[in-house]
Amino acid sequence: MSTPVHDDPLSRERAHLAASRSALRAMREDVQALDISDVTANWVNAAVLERQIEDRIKALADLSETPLFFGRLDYLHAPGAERAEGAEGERFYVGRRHVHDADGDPMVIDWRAPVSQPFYRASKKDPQDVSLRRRFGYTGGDLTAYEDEHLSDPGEAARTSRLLQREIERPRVGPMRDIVATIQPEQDEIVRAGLSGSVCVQGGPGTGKTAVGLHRVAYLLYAHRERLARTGTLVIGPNRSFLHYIEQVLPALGELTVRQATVEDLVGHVEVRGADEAATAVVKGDARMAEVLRRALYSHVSAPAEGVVVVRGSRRWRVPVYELEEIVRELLARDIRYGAAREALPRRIAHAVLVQMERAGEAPDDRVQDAVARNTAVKAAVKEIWPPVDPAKLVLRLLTDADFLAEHADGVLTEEERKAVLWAKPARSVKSARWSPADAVLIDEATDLVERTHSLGHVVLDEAQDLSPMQYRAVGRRCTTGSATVLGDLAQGTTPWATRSWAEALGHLGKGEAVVEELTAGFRVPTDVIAYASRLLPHIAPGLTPVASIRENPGFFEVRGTPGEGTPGEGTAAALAACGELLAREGSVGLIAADARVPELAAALGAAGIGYVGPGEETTHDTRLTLVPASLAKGLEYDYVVLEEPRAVVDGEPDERTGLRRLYVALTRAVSGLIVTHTAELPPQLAS
Ligand SMILES: Nc1ncnc2c1ncn2[C@@H]1O[C@H](COP(=O)(O)OP(=O)(O)OP(=O)(O)O)[C@@H](O)[C@H]1O
Repeated sequence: MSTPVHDDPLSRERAHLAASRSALRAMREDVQALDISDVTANWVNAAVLERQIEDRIKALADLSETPLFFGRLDYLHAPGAERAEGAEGERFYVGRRHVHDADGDPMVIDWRAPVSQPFYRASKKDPQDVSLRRRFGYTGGDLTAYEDEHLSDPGEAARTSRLLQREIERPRVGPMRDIVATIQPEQDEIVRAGLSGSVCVQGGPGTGKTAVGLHRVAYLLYAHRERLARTGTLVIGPNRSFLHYIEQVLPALGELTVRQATVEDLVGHVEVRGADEAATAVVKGDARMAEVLRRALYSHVSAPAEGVVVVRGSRRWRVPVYELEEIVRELLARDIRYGAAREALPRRIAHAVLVQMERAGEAPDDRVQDAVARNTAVKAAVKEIWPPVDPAKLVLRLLTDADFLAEHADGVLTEEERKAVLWAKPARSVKSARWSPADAVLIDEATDLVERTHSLGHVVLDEAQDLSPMQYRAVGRRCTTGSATVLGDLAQGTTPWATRSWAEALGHLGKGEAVVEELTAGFRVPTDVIAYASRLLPHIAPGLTPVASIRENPGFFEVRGTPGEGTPGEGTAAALAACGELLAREGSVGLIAADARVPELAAALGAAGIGYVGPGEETTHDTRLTLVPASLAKGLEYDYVVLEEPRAVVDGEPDERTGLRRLYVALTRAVSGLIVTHTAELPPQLAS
C-alpha cells in the first residue's frame, strides 16, 4: 500500500513550512495595511511611526534562501505546566524569528526564546523534558531532509548529527553567515549568558568566537530589547575588511541596529596621519600613561591666590582665600570629572556668598545664586583656579614639551620611556600634528578625564588580544555601566603590546570580574592543517590548548617547495599555479602572503588574467580569489588557501615571535584545504 503524498512526515513538515510562510505573509500584510492617519497627531510622530513600520516590514521579510525554521522540539509536557501524569505535550518549531497564525498561536518560535533553549542544550544525559528533537535539512529554500533524536528514549544511542556535520562542512562563499541552526552547547552557554555579567572567551582559530559574539548580541537584544534600545550595543572589530566580512550576520538574524566600529573609529577625535615606532607605541599604549595624563590635566588647577569679591548693588561680599581653598580641595576629592568640577566651582563660590548674605539677614533665592555664579569676579576666579583644558592640546603639550612631560611623568615613566614618547619633530598645533593611532587613544583618555564618556549597554570586543592597555581602557569606558563580551586568542596577538593574560586585560577594561571561558572545538580548520599550524603553539603561546578540529573531512593539505633553488619569480609562479588548481574547485580561494609580497603577486595575477579582490570585498561567481596581505588575514576565512612563502610572513614582523604568530594566523584561514608554497627555507618551528 502506498502512503498518500501528504501523509509522510516530510510532507507534513513541508506543509507546516508552507503554512508558516503564509502566516508570515499575513503578518507582513497586516503591518503594511496599518492606517496611521488616525493615531498620529502631527507629522513628526507620523514620520517616526512610518519608519518603525518600514523596519517592521523589513524584519518580516521572508527570504527564500533562509529557512523559516530549522528545528522542532516535542516536549513531553507543556513547558511551564504541571508535569502531571497524562499532561499533554507540546510541539515547537524553532526558527530565526517568531511567526504566529491568525489566532495568535505560534507557528515558529524565535531561537532565542526560553522554550527554544533545549534545541541547543538538551542531550540524552539531560533531555530537558524533550521527547523528540528534529533538525531540518534544506536545499536552496526547500525542506529536503530531517533527522530525529529521541532524547527521552533510553534505547536510542546518542550519535552525531549528519545535518550538523553537513552544515559545518559546507563550502564557504562570500561573507560570514549565521550559525543559528547549529550553535553548540558550550557556545550556547556563552550566547545566553546574562546581560549583567561580562564574559571573556579564549579560543583558538575557528572555534567560533566571532560567531558566538554576534549571536550573543542578537540574544541580548531579544532578552533585553528595551534596555538595550535605550543604552545601545556595539561590536568592535580589528579593521574595515573584518567588519565588512561580519556585517551581514546580525541583519540576517533580524537585528538591524547594532553599530560596528574599530577602536580607531571610537577614538577618532583627531585625524590620524602618523605612525609610531613600535617602542614608542608600546609606551604610549601602557596604562601608566593614564596616570601621566591625569597628573598633567590636574596640574592646571591652581591654589587660589586671593579671595573673590562680589559687588552687588551697594554691598561687597568677600569669599576669603581659605574658603576658596576648601571648596577646591573638596572638589578635587570628589569622584567627578575635571569638567564637571569646573562647572560646579562657580556655584560653590556663589553658595559661599549666599551663606554670608543670609547671615546678614538677606533672603536670597536661587536666582540670586545663579546671578552670583555668573558674576565677572567669580568667572575670573574660576578661570584662574580651574581653567578649561582642551584634551588634544594637553596631549600635544605632553608630546612636545620635555619639561612638562618630565614633571608629570616623574616616577611613572623612565627617562628612556619619556624620550620615546616625545615627538622628534614637535608639532605646532593640534591641526598640523601628525597624530598616530596611539596618540588618538591618549586624547580619548584625556577627553574622558575632562568629561565622562557615554556608556553603552553592551560591547562585544573581537580580536581583543591585539589591544594595548590604553585601548582596553578606551573600550572599557564605553561600557562602564554596561557589560562586555571579550573574544580573543592569545596565540594570535601580533602587536608589540599584545595581551599576555586575560586577567590583566580585563583589569584594564574595568571588567576584572568577567568569567574566562575556553573554546577548543574547531569548526573551520581541517585536522591536518590545524595539526601543522599547532606546531607553532609551543613557540608562540606555551600552555594554550591546541584546537581539536571537529570537521570529518580531513581536508586537503600540501606543502610545496624547492628550498635553495629559488629563482626570482619562481615563488610567484608556484603560488599562481596553486591558485589556478584551487579555483577549479568549488568555493572561495584566498592567496595569503607577506604584505611586502602583495604588489608582485598582484601584478602577476593581473598579467595572468586571474581576477581577484581585496579582503573584505565581495567575491563574485567569476572572481572567487582574494589576495590577502598577511596583516589583514585575521578573523577571515576561505574555502581554500594558498599561503605563499611562510619565511617572508615571519620576516615581515619586527621580531620572531610576532612573525610566527602572524604565520599561525595565516595558516589557520582554510576551511577545506591549504597549499603552502615556498622557495626559501621553512621556519624551523614548523618542522615536526
Ligand atoms: N556551531 C557552529 N556551527 C556551524 N559552524 C560554526 C559553528 N561555530 C562556528 N562555526 C563556523 O566556523 C567558522 C569559524 O568561526 P569564527 O570565525 O567565529 O571563529 P573564530 O574563533 O572567531 O576564529 P579566529 O580566531 O580565526 O578569528 C565560521 O565559518 C563559523 O561560521
